[in-house]
Amino acid sequence: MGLVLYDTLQRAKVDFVPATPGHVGIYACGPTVYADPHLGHARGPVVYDVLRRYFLHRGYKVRFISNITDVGHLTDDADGGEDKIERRAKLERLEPMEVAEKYTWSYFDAMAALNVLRPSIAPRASGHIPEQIELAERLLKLGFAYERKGSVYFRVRAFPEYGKLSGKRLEELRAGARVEVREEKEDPLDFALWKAAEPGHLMRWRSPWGEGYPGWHIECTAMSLKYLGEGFDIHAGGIDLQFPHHECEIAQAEAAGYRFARHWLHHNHVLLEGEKMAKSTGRLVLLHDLLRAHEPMALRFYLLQTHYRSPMDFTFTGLEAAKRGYARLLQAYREVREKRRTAAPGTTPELERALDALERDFLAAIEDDLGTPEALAALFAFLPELHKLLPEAKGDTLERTAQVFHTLGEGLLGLFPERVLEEKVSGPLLEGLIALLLELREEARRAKDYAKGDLIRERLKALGVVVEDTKEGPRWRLEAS
Ligand SMILES: Nc1ncnc2c1ncn2[C@@H]1O[C@H](COP(=O)(O)OP(=O)(O)OP(=O)(O)O)[C@@H](O)[C@H]1O
Ligand SMILES: [Zn+2]
Repeated sequence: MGLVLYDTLQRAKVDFVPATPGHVGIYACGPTVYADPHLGHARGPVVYDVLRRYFLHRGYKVRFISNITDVGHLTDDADGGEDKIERRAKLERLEPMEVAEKYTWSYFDAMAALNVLRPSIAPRASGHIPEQIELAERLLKLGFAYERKGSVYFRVRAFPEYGKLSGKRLEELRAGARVEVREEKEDPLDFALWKAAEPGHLMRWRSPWGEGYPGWHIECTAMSLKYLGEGFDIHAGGIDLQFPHHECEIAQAEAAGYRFARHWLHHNHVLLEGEKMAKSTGRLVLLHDLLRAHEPMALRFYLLQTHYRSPMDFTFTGLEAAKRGYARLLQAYREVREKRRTAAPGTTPELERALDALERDFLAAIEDDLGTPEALAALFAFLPELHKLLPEAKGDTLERTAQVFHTLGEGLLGLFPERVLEEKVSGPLLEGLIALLLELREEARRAKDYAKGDLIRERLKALGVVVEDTKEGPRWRLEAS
């Protein structure tokens, strides 16, 4: 069986067939970098990372593009309000590009902690102004756009297929559209490809229409076509982007005469108390706070426990349960790795059969529209069998078991990076252990067992921990090496 994906454009699950055999091109809309990322921002990247890992597992060459929006995204998500980056720059008294840089790295760091593979390219909108101008010029020449006072708008009426992705009808949209004061547009549905910069607007570039900045939608059309070419395989993003962002992307590309994305994937939202987690509303849990307090892989596991097309309500209770689930899997994997060192060579047929079933069920789940909850369920279903057979299991089968854990758990789900497999003793634990030894030493001295007290001090010294007795009690420091 091959991969089946739910394509928003076709409103059905479809067989995935790449445009070029052996290659896959994916474009996933990235964040607007004006604040630290929240948990919602991790969902798309983690899900599409599994998609990418699946293709890698199947031997495809994957080009994965995820943009950084550092210009053009206005506060009302349409053509009004302030630029989100610029508003933040004024608040923080920074250059707009300082804001973008700061939060781009905040985002990248969080993604690295979550074991998300780095995009092949993470193009910035501000680095692709000429490409966006060129596309706007082409649309003007073809009659799909018009200029008004230095701004360029897309003429939605000229593109009858507008609405085909989101299933919205033009007439309904028009009836509900807000007509702005000083409206420059021919039609309230028209959207900006380029905006004239008002006096005082910081982010501005020269264009054939005067100084200005690009609209939000045009960056993704320009950059996806530049790096993935016409008719690329998959375009992905959150469901909030279906309309207007992705609808506009399609209109811009196809009106300009380019074949655009062949498949559209949309992930549902992470919610907080029933509503979308979002920067603009402040209803959020920051990723960095979660990553500091919890094992990042447990957080990744938590995100993968819900199917990407279902909403996911974040709760701390849910996260705690996910931590326990993840710990069970990790512990089983560690035990297998430990046991295989000492096991006698040979195979254990019963365990081999359980592994066959696991691999089959796991891959079937992933291939059915990225069924990560079912894939995790297949791993859990394997555990009782594993625990039963582990004590007597033979080396060759254990070697395969470790390999299967690695391939499915890390290769495909990205849940077991080397870091979590090493049982290293780190800072807080070490300090706790030294404190415990010093307490035992004090106890020995109080019981006048000076020999034991000295022994503890000598042994610590041999390890490079110097203990000094002061009036306030014993203190320790590391010997300078
Ligand atoms: N709560 C969420 N759950 C899942 N995905 C989300 C969530 N919020 C944003 N995203 C996705 O993250 C990406 C970046 O979105 P963006 O930077 O516009 O974030 P945002 O928090 O929605 O911002 P704002 O609240 O200002 O609209 C998009 O693909 C968007 O769909
Ligand atoms: Zn986009």
